[in-house]
Amino acid sequence: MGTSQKEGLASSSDAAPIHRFYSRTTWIEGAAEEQLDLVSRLAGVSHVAAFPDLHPGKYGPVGSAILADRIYPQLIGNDIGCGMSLFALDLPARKLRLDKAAQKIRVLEEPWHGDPGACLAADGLPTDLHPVALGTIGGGNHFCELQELGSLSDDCLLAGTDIRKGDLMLLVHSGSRSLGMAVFGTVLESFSGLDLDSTVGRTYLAAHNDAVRWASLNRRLIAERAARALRSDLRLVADAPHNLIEEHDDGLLHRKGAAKADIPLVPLAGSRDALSYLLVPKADRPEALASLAHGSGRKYDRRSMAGRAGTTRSDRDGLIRTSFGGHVICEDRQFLIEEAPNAYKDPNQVLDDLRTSDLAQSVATLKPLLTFKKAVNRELAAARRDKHGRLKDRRAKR
Ligand SMILES: Nc1nc2c(ncn2[C@@H]2O[C@H](COP(=O)(O)O)[C@@H](O)[C@H]2O)c(=O)[nH]1
Ligand SMILES: [Mn+2]
Repeated sequence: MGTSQKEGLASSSDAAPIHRFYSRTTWIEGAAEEQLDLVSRLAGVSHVAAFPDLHPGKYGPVGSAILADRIYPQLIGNDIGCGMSLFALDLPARKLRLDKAAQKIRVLEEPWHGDPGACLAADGLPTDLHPVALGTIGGGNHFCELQELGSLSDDCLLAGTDIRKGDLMLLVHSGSRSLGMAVFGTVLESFSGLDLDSTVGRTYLAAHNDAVRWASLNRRLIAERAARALRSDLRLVADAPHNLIEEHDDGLLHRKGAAKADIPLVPLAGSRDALSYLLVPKADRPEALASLAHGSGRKYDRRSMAGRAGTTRSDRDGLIRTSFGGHVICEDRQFLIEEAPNAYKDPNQVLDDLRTSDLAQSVATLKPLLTFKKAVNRELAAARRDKHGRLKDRRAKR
């Protein structure tokens, strides 16, 4: 947090209570704790909940839920509406040929050629709302992952659902792309928050709400594209956004990297080389602000990953395979390294903390089989190919 954000903070004694849902042994950076403290002293903040995936963010702690009587756009940031949507595929695992599926899912590298106006209208959004990026994943750690559902020791936990052990699933992590960025751009300097009753506050919240719905539609379109490529039908199991503001009776609930948990099922993402989990949230924990951890959380920031993964050729080659025998499709080497599994904390520790805090029960494991990350930047790839070709020619002439 910058100095402009620290202006007007309440003293520590007037700070809002912070509920931490993690143990002493959980990996939490000091910088994230400092951000939590600062957020708890922002004007109008009445309660903060922090989850075990907590880590420092650009403007505030990721892995937290904050109740306030003002709108703090910085706590949400650019990627308004980012979330995880889980879909069950109508495709028997025994029919899956992973190598073929890995080729087919590359359809996500292409722009989407559907009818954006019709899809936007069907979801109650303006037909011209940022059609250009619809159906595409984007960069960072956004992904579309084919997973196999595994049961935990107690099979009957799945009894109330229509998913079963062995089902193939798609977990899509994406947000509102450049739409969210544009919405955030209109209030970039509003560090002291926006009054809900002001024109700027209302205008931001309306645009934010559209971006949240756009992001959810985008995840569905991505999943539909992948399912069609795999020649399967699909059905939605859970749609859990984790970057958003909601108006509640007791205030404005800001979730930054905290999953909306007042829904029946919530995915907890691991990494491309770790299990993810499907959680049933407990309803009777008001201190958790109807929220849960959304993933493992970063252990190392992107910049510090350069020396931690992909340092040798064999290490780099290994980044596109997983210990589950899975494939990773990501043509961008930098992303492969920045998003290497060791950039993340251990999802089992996150799960343990959620269980110990009695916030959620895990009903299934989700084993990664095929992870599609950012598509190749075609111009960059062409430039690289040209350079490579020129180098080869030069060597041949020597
Ligand atoms: N199953 C996978 N999970 C992944 C992958 N890359 C990251 N992750 C997890 O997702 C969350 C997303 O965090 P966010 O703050 O950017 O929304 C992260 O904490 C990881 O646990 C992946 O390839 N597969
Ligand atoms: Mn996200």
